[in-house]
Amino acid sequence: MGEVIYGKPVADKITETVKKDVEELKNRGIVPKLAIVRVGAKPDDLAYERGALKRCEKVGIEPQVVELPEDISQDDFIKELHKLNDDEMVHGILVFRPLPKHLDESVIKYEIAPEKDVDCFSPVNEGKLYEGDDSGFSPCTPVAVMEILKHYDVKLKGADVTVIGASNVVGKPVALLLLNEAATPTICHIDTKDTAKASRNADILVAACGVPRLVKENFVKDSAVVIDVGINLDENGKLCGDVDFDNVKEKASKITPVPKGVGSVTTSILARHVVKACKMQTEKLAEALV
Ligand SMILES: Nc1nc(=O)c2c([nH]1)NC[C@@H]1CN(c3ccc(C(=O)N[C@@H](CCC(=O)O)C(=O)O)cc3)C=[N+]21
Repeated sequence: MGEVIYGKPVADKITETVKKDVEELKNRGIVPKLAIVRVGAKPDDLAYERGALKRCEKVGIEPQVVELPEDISQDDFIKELHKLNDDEMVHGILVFRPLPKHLDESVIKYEIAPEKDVDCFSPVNEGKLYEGDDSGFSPCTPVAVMEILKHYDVKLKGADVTVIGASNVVGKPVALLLLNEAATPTICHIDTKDTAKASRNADILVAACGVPRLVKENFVKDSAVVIDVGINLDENGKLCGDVDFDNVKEKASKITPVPKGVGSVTTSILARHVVKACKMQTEKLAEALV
């Protein structure tokens, strides 16, 4: 049986550092604040929100949930975003994605202030990620995957990594981050001819496709490391991943569970990004006053 690798020790370590940073900011009279923008009430958004609110409380970040109606118009959505951009008390903005179909992400993403964009929605931050420029914000979930691999000493240099899923929030950015660490990523998506075959080649398998328990034992090479990014509800309304955990756990050398895996680390990265945004904005303000 493979080792179950939990997110908690990784999240705890990051949380500790972030908490100290928040205390320092508060000593200077600055309270870091995160605005969470949710349209409707999708279960995976709500799971993230619950986790994020708990994490904010642990580290001392002030959260503000902006809940918008499912049928909000694009213009009104953009107005809400601009309000948060202009609010000096707000340092970080997280917009849950994907947005409902009638809201055009390819237009809206230009409207978030890049310096508050803690989850890499803005093309400015996408570009910085592409270039490996760490002055921006990479998306929290892919960074969480990297932190888990680092914490559990998984060798990345030269490793064959298969990523199942090509979304802008997870699949594509995690492949870029892996490439920056000299791994050899392969990205599978809906039109990939044989995802099981590509997956069987992988030393590290990252599942981020949003299909409950898609990854079975025949997707996994002996002793591979399996990272499950999926957050789905199964037919019984229970939280489950993209990996069929019970089916795969014997074959993998290391495997993350859902819940208690990647998700818990994601929220700690989010908190770290809010502090980074807060520091950048307050330093900029201080410079302007000199
Ligand atoms: N722009 C954007 N970026 C995302 O990264 C993103 C998103 N939108 N939309 C929703 C999905 C879902 N997601 C989760 C992250 C953490 C937990 C999390 O903290 N999970 C806890 C359990 C939380 C609970 O159920 O109470 C755990 O796995 O242990 C869950 C879900 C990020 N997503």
